Amino acid sequence: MTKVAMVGAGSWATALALVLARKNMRVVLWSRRQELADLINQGENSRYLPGITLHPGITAETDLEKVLFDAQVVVFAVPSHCFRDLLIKSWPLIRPDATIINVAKGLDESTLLRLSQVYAEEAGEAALDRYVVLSGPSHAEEVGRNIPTAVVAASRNLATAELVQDLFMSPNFRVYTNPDVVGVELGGALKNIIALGTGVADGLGFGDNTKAAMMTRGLAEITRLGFSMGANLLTFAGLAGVGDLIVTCTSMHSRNRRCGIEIGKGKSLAEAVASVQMVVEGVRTTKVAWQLARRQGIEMPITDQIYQVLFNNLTPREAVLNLMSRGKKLELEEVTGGNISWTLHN
Ligand SMILES: NC(=O)c1ccc[n+]([C@@H]2O[C@H](COP(=O)([O-])OP(=O)(O)OC[C@H]3O[C@@H](n4cnc5c(N)ncnc54)[C@H](O)[C@@H]3O)[C@@H](O)[C@H]2O)c1
Ligand SMILES: O=P(O)(O)OC[C@H](O)CO
Repeated sequence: MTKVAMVGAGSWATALALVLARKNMRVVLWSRRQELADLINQGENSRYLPGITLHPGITAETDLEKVLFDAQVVVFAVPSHCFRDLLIKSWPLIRPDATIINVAKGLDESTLLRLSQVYAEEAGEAALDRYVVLSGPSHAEEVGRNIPTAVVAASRNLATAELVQDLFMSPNFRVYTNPDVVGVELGGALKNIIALGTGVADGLGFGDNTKAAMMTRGLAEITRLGFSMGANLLTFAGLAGVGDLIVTCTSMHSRNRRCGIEIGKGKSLAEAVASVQMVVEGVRTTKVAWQLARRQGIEMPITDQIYQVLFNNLTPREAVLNLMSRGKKLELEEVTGGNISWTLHN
C-alpha cells in the first residue's frame, strides 16, 4: 500500500489526504500541534476543514520522523513562508527515491525565488527530477466534499508529473500534466494578489463589471511578468492561470478574497488577516511581485496599487481612482509588452 506523508495539517493537506485515502492510500499528516493531530485522529479537522468526516486511512502525528519514515510520496502543504525551513528539517528523513509534491501557492519573500528554486537550493538541482507542483482551481472545502475539480501537475520530468497524475486522478479529481513549472508556480501565486484586489472592490460595494475588469487586466499583468521570467503564455490560459484566477476571485471560500473584502470595508491589513484565521498567501506575494516587477522592468499597475493599499496606507478608493485614470492604452500591447501595429488588427 502506498504511504503518503503530508507535511502540514491545514485545510489543503486535509482535503488532499481525503482524495488519496478515498483511493485506499495510507496518508499520515504532520502537524506542529498535538491538539490538531488529536482532532484529525478523532475523525474531523474541525479547525481547518470543519464539517467533513475524515477517512480511516488518514492519521496525524507531530513527530516528523515517524510521518516521513518510508513514505514513497511526500506532499508539502504548508504556507510558502515556512516551506524552506520544513524542507531543511524533512530532507534528511525522506526516502532518497520519494516523489516530492509542493502545493503551496506563493513565492519566497526574502529571495524572491519560486518555491521550486528554493527546493533546488536545499535539495540539489538533480532532485528537481522528482519534484512536482500541484496547482489549479481547487478550494479545500469543495475537494473535501468530493466536488468535481481539475488541477495541473507540473514537473520538468514528464514521468514524475505522470506519476502524480496517476496518484491523484479519481472520478472527482482530474489531473492534467504540464511541463511549465515556472508558469504553473507563478499563476498559482500571483492570482492571490488579484483576489485580494477583487475582494477590496467587493468590499467597496462595486459590481461585477469592476471584478471582470480587474480579473482580465490582472491576468494581463500576471502573463506579462510570467513571460518575462520564462513561462509559457499558454499556461496562463489554463487551469493554473485563468482557472485559478476565476475560482479565487469569485468564491467566498477564498481566504485572499475574504481578506480583501474586509480591507475594502475599512479594516486594517492586520485586522483583515486576523479575521480570516488561515493563511492569506497574497499579502506576502504582493510584496514579492512588486519587487519582481521592478527587477524585470514589467508594468504591474494593479499589483502596484494593491501594494500601496496594503503597505503604504493608500486608501482603496484612491487606488481605484489611480487605476481608472492611468494614461490611455492599447489593450494588446499591454499584454505582450511589444509594439502592436494597428493595421495588423483591422
Ligand atoms: N486551502 C485551499 O483551498 C488551498 C488550495 C490550493 C492550494 N493551497 C495552498 O496550500 C498552502 C497551505 O494552505 P492551507 O490552505 O492548507 O493553509 P491553512 O491555513 O489551512 O493551514 C496551514 C497549515 O500550516 C501550518 N503552519 C503554519 N505556519 C507554520 C509553520 N511556521 N511551521 C509549520 N507549520 C505551519 C498550520 O498550523 C496549518 O496546519 C498555501 O500555500 C495555499 O495557498 C490551499
Ligand atoms: O483560499 P485561497 O484564497 O488561498 O485560495 C485557495 C486556492 O488557491 C484556490 O485554488
